[in-house]
Amino acid sequence: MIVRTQPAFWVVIPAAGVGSRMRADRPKQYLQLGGRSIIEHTLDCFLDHPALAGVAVCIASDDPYWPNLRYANDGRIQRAPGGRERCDSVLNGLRQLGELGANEHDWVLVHDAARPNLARADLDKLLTELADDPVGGLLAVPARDTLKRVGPDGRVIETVDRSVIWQAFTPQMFRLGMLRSALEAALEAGVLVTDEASALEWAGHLPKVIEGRADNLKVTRPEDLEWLAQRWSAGRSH
Ligand SMILES: Nc1ccn([C@@H]2O[C@H](COP(=O)(O)OP(=O)(O)OP(=O)(O)O)[C@@H](O)[C@H]2O)c(=O)n1
Ligand SMILES: C[C@](O)(CO)[C@H](O)COP(=O)(O)O
Repeated sequence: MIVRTQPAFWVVIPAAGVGSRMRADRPKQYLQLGGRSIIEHTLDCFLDHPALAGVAVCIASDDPYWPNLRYANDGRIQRAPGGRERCDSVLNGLRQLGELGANEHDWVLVHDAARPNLARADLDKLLTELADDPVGGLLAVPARDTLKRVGPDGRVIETVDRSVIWQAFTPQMFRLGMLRSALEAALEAGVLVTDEASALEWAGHLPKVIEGRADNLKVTRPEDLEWLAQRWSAGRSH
Protein backbone atom coordinates (compact mmCIF):
# COMPACT_ATOMS: atom_id res chain seq x y z
CA MET A 1 0.00 0.00 0.00
CA ILE A 2 1.41 3.43 -0.88
CA VAL A 3 1.41 5.62 2.22
CA ARG A 4 1.39 9.24 1.06
CA THR A 5 3.09 11.57 3.51
CA GLN A 6 1.41 14.77 4.60
CA PRO A 7 3.29 18.00 4.01
CA ALA A 8 4.12 20.41 6.83
CA PHE A 9 1.58 23.21 6.75
CA TRP A 10 0.76 26.60 8.20
CA VAL A 11 -2.73 27.80 9.07
CA VAL A 12 -4.40 31.21 8.78
CA ILE A 13 -7.63 31.62 10.75
CA PRO A 14 -9.61 34.72 9.70
CA ALA A 15 -11.39 35.72 12.94
CA ALA A 16 -11.90 39.47 12.61
CA GLY A 17 -15.53 39.51 11.50
CA VAL A 18 -18.41 41.06 13.48
CA GLY A 19 -20.92 38.30 12.74
CA SER A 20 -23.73 40.67 11.75
CA ARG A 21 -25.95 37.89 10.35
CA MET A 22 -25.78 36.17 13.75
CA ARG A 23 -27.35 39.12 15.53
CA ALA A 24 -25.61 38.15 18.80
CA ASP A 25 -24.14 40.23 21.61
CA ARG A 26 -20.58 39.51 20.41
CA PRO A 27 -18.82 38.34 17.25
CA LYS A 28 -19.97 34.77 16.56
CA GLN A 29 -16.47 33.26 16.86
CA TYR A 30 -16.71 34.03 20.60
CA LEU A 31 -20.13 32.48 21.17
CA GLN A 32 -20.15 29.41 23.38
CA LEU A 33 -20.48 25.86 22.06
CA GLY A 34 -20.21 22.98 24.53
CA GLY A 35 -18.71 25.22 27.20
CA ARG A 36 -15.97 26.81 25.04
CA SER A 37 -15.90 29.50 22.36
CA ILE A 38 -16.30 28.58 18.71
CA ILE A 39 -12.81 29.84 17.87
CA GLU A 40 -11.24 27.59 20.50
CA HIS A 41 -12.95 24.56 18.96
CA THR A 42 -11.76 25.67 15.53
CA LEU A 43 -8.15 26.03 16.71
CA ASP A 44 -8.38 22.58 18.31
CA CYS A 45 -8.97 21.15 14.83
CA PHE A 46 -5.33 21.95 13.99
CA LEU A 47 -3.21 22.37 17.12
CA ASP A 48 -2.59 18.67 17.77
CA HIS A 49 -1.79 17.83 14.13
CA PRO A 50 1.77 16.49 13.85
CA ALA A 51 2.43 18.34 10.56
CA LEU A 52 1.37 21.78 11.83
CA ALA A 53 4.11 24.40 11.60
CA GLY A 54 2.21 27.35 13.10
CA VAL A 55 -0.96 29.44 13.09
CA ALA A 56 -1.75 33.08 12.38
CA VAL A 57 -5.10 34.22 13.79
CA CYS A 58 -6.48 37.42 12.28
CA ILE A 59 -8.07 39.45 15.10
CA ALA A 60 -9.82 42.82 14.93
CA SER A 61 -7.85 45.64 16.57
CA ASP A 62 -10.74 46.40 18.96
CA ASP A 63 -11.41 42.76 19.85
CA PRO A 64 -11.69 42.54 23.67
CA TYR A 65 -12.24 38.76 23.74
CA TRP A 66 -9.10 37.23 22.20
CA PRO A 67 -6.66 38.35 24.96
CA ASN A 68 -8.76 36.49 27.56
CA LEU A 69 -8.48 33.14 25.80
CA ARG A 70 -5.71 30.77 26.87
CA TYR A 71 -4.71 30.44 23.21
CA ALA A 72 -3.69 34.11 23.19
CA ASN A 73 -0.51 32.97 24.98
CA ASP A 74 0.10 29.80 22.97
CA GLY A 75 3.54 29.91 21.34
CA ARG A 76 2.24 28.15 18.21
CA ILE A 77 -0.21 30.96 17.52
CA GLN A 78 0.63 34.46 16.29
CA ARG A 79 -1.92 37.26 16.22
CA ALA A 80 -2.28 39.11 12.92
CA PRO A 81 -4.35 42.25 12.34
CA GLY A 82 -7.87 41.86 10.97
CA GLY A 83 -8.77 43.76 7.83
CA ARG A 84 -11.82 45.50 6.40
CA GLU A 85 -12.89 42.40 4.47
CA ARG A 86 -12.12 38.73 5.02
CA CYS A 87 -9.61 38.76 2.17
CA ASP A 88 -7.76 41.67 3.79
CA SER A 89 -7.56 39.73 7.05
CA VAL A 90 -6.26 36.66 5.21
CA LEU A 91 -3.57 38.70 3.46
CA ASN A 92 -2.44 40.09 6.82
CA GLY A 93 -2.34 36.54 8.15
CA LEU A 94 -0.18 35.37 5.25
CA ARG A 95 2.25 38.22 5.87
CA GLN A 96 2.38 37.29 9.55
CA LEU A 97 3.37 33.73 8.65
CA GLY A 98 6.35 35.18 6.84
CA GLU A 99 7.39 36.68 10.22
CA LEU A 100 7.19 33.18 11.71
CA GLY A 101 9.61 31.76 9.16
CA ALA A 102 7.19 30.36 6.59
CA ASN A 103 8.60 30.43 3.07
CA GLU A 104 7.05 31.02 -0.34
CA HIS A 105 6.74 27.33 -1.18
CA ASP A 106 5.14 26.23 2.09
CA TRP A 107 1.54 25.04 2.15
CA VAL A 108 -0.94 27.31 3.91
CA LEU A 109 -4.46 26.29 4.93
CA VAL A 110 -6.95 29.13 5.38
CA HIS A 111 -9.88 28.15 7.58
CA ASP A 112 -12.76 30.26 8.87
CA ALA A 113 -12.84 30.72 12.64
CA ALA A 114 -16.60 30.18 12.28
CA ARG A 115 -16.17 26.56 11.13
CA PRO A 116 -15.59 24.59 14.38
CA ASN A 117 -16.83 21.24 13.06
CA LEU A 118 -13.97 20.36 10.69
CA ALA A 119 -13.37 16.59 10.80
CA ARG A 120 -9.77 15.40 11.19
CA ALA A 121 -10.41 12.90 8.39
CA ASP A 122 -11.31 15.79 6.06
CA LEU A 123 -8.22 17.76 7.07
CA ASP A 124 -6.01 14.74 6.42
CA LYS A 125 -7.79 14.03 3.11
CA LEU A 126 -7.10 17.60 1.95
CA LEU A 127 -3.43 17.43 2.97
CA THR A 128 -2.87 14.03 1.39
CA GLU A 129 -4.71 14.60 -1.88
CA LEU A 130 -3.19 18.03 -2.55
CA ALA A 131 0.33 17.33 -1.25
CA ASP A 132 1.76 17.14 -4.80
CA ASP A 133 -0.80 19.33 -6.55
CA PRO A 134 0.67 22.13 -8.69
CA VAL A 135 -2.06 24.61 -7.66
CA GLY A 136 -3.83 23.51 -4.43
CA GLY A 137 -7.52 23.45 -3.67
CA LEU A 138 -10.31 23.40 -1.15
CA LEU A 139 -12.77 21.29 0.74
CA ALA A 140 -16.14 21.46 -0.98
CA VAL A 141 -19.51 19.70 -1.07
CA PRO A 142 -21.52 18.94 -4.22
CA ALA A 143 -24.89 20.71 -4.33
CA ARG A 144 -27.57 18.39 -2.96
CA ASP A 145 -30.74 20.43 -3.51
CA THR A 146 -32.39 21.67 -6.62
CA LEU A 147 -30.97 25.15 -7.33
CA LYS A 148 -32.90 28.10 -8.70
CA ARG A 149 -31.69 31.36 -10.22
CA VAL A 150 -34.04 34.01 -8.84
CA GLY A 151 -34.75 37.51 -10.12
CA PRO A 152 -35.07 40.73 -8.08
CA ASP A 153 -38.84 40.19 -8.02
CA GLY A 154 -38.38 36.91 -6.11
CA ARG A 155 -39.54 34.89 -9.07
CA VAL A 156 -37.63 31.90 -10.42
CA ILE A 157 -35.71 32.65 -13.61
CA GLU A 158 -34.43 29.13 -14.17
CA THR A 159 -33.39 25.90 -12.49
CA VAL A 160 -29.61 25.60 -12.48
CA ASP A 161 -27.82 22.40 -13.52
CA ARG A 162 -26.61 21.31 -10.08
CA SER A 163 -24.41 18.49 -11.44
CA VAL A 164 -21.57 21.01 -11.83
CA ILE A 165 -22.23 23.10 -8.71
CA TRP A 166 -20.26 22.68 -5.48
CA GLN A 167 -20.35 24.64 -2.24
CA ALA A 168 -16.90 25.98 -1.34
CA PHE A 169 -15.89 25.34 2.28
CA THR A 170 -12.62 25.76 4.12
CA PRO A 171 -9.78 24.90 4.70
CA GLN A 172 -8.51 26.16 1.37
CA MET A 173 -4.94 25.01 0.72
CA PHE A 174 -2.39 26.87 -1.41
CA ARG A 175 1.33 27.64 -1.50
CA LEU A 176 2.07 30.76 0.55
CA GLY A 177 3.75 32.75 -2.24
CA MET A 178 1.18 31.83 -4.91
CA LEU A 179 -1.76 32.70 -2.65
CA ARG A 180 -0.29 35.95 -1.39
CA SER A 181 0.57 37.12 -4.93
CA ALA A 182 -2.89 36.17 -6.22
CA LEU A 183 -4.65 37.94 -3.33
CA GLU A 184 -2.50 41.07 -3.70
CA ALA A 185 -3.17 41.20 -7.46
CA ALA A 186 -6.92 40.67 -7.07
CA LEU A 187 -7.20 43.35 -4.37
CA GLU A 188 -5.02 45.70 -6.38
CA ALA A 189 -7.44 45.24 -9.29
CA GLY A 190 -10.40 45.94 -6.98
CA VAL A 191 -11.67 42.36 -7.18
CA LEU A 192 -13.27 41.60 -3.79
CA VAL A 193 -12.77 37.84 -3.50
CA THR A 194 -14.86 35.98 -0.91
CA ASP A 195 -12.55 32.97 -0.72
CA GLU A 196 -8.90 32.14 -1.49
CA ALA A 197 -9.70 29.94 -4.48
CA SER A 198 -11.38 32.92 -6.22
CA ALA A 199 -8.07 34.79 -6.13
CA LEU A 200 -6.22 31.84 -7.67
CA GLU A 201 -8.96 31.51 -10.31
CA TRP A 202 -8.65 35.23 -11.09
CA ALA A 203 -4.93 34.67 -11.55
CA GLY A 204 -5.73 31.95 -14.11
CA HIS A 205 -5.21 28.84 -11.96
CA LEU A 206 -7.62 25.93 -11.55
CA PRO A 207 -7.92 24.93 -7.87
CA LYS A 208 -9.02 21.36 -7.15
CA VAL A 209 -12.09 20.54 -5.07
CA ILE A 210 -11.76 17.81 -2.47
CA GLU A 211 -15.10 16.46 -1.32
CA GLY A 212 -15.63 16.81 2.41
CA ARG A 213 -18.36 16.46 4.99
CA ALA A 214 -21.40 18.70 4.63
CA ASP A 215 -21.46 19.28 8.41
CA ASN A 216 -18.26 21.35 8.22
CA LEU A 217 -20.65 24.25 8.33
CA LYS A 218 -19.86 27.91 8.80
CA VAL A 219 -21.77 29.29 11.76
CA THR A 220 -23.46 32.22 10.03
CA ARG A 221 -27.02 32.52 11.35
CA PRO A 222 -28.58 31.61 14.73
CA GLU A 223 -30.00 28.31 13.49
CA ASP A 224 -26.50 27.15 12.52
CA LEU A 225 -25.33 27.36 16.13
CA GLU A 226 -28.56 25.79 17.37
CA TRP A 227 -27.99 22.82 15.05
CA LEU A 228 -24.37 22.37 16.08
CA ALA A 229 -25.16 22.68 19.81
CA GLN A 230 -27.84 20.02 19.45
CA ARG A 231 -25.48 17.78 17.46
CA TRP A 232 -22.65 18.21 19.96
CA SER A 233 -24.87 17.73 23.01
CA ALA A 234 -24.84 14.03 22.15
CA GLY A 235 -21.04 14.13 21.93
CA ARG A 236 -19.00 15.33 18.96
CA SER A 237 -19.38 12.97 16.00
CA HIS A 238 -15.78 13.14 14.69
N1 LIG B 1 -13.15 41.50 7.80
C1 LIG B 1 -13.32 40.19 8.10
C2 LIG B 1 -14.56 39.52 7.87
C3 LIG B 1 -14.68 38.18 8.22
N2 LIG B 1 -13.61 37.55 8.76
C4 LIG B 1 -13.71 36.14 9.15
O1 LIG B 1 -14.00 35.35 8.01
C5 LIG B 1 -14.79 34.21 8.41
C6 LIG B 1 -15.98 34.00 7.47
O2 LIG B 1 -16.65 35.22 7.33
P1 LIG B 1 -18.21 35.43 7.72
O3 LIG B 1 -18.90 34.14 7.99
O4 LIG B 1 -18.81 36.35 6.72
O5 LIG B 1 -18.07 36.20 9.13
P2 LIG B 1 -18.57 37.67 9.46
O6 LIG B 1 -18.07 38.62 8.45
O7 LIG B 1 -18.22 37.88 10.90
O8 LIG B 1 -20.16 37.49 9.34
P3 LIG B 1 -21.22 38.55 8.75
O9 LIG B 1 -20.96 38.58 7.27
O10 LIG B 1 -22.53 37.93 9.12
O11 LIG B 1 -20.95 39.87 9.44
C7 LIG B 1 -15.22 34.44 9.85
O12 LIG B 1 -14.51 33.54 10.71
C8 LIG B 1 -14.85 35.89 10.12
O13 LIG B 1 -14.45 36.11 11.47
C9 LIG B 1 -12.38 38.20 8.96
O14 LIG B 1 -11.42 37.60 9.45
N3 LIG B 1 -12.26 39.51 8.62
C1 LIG C 1 -14.60 31.33 2.59
C2 LIG C 1 -16.02 30.83 2.62
O1 LIG C 1 -16.32 30.29 3.90
C3 LIG C 1 -16.18 29.76 1.58
O2 LIG C 1 -17.55 29.40 1.50
C4 LIG C 1 -17.03 31.96 2.34
O3 LIG C 1 -16.76 32.50 1.07
C5 LIG C 1 -16.95 33.03 3.38
O4 LIG C 1 -17.88 34.02 2.95
P1 LIG C 1 -18.43 35.06 3.99
O5 LIG C 1 -19.38 35.93 3.26
O6 LIG C 1 -17.18 35.79 4.44
O7 LIG C 1 -19.08 34.27 5.07
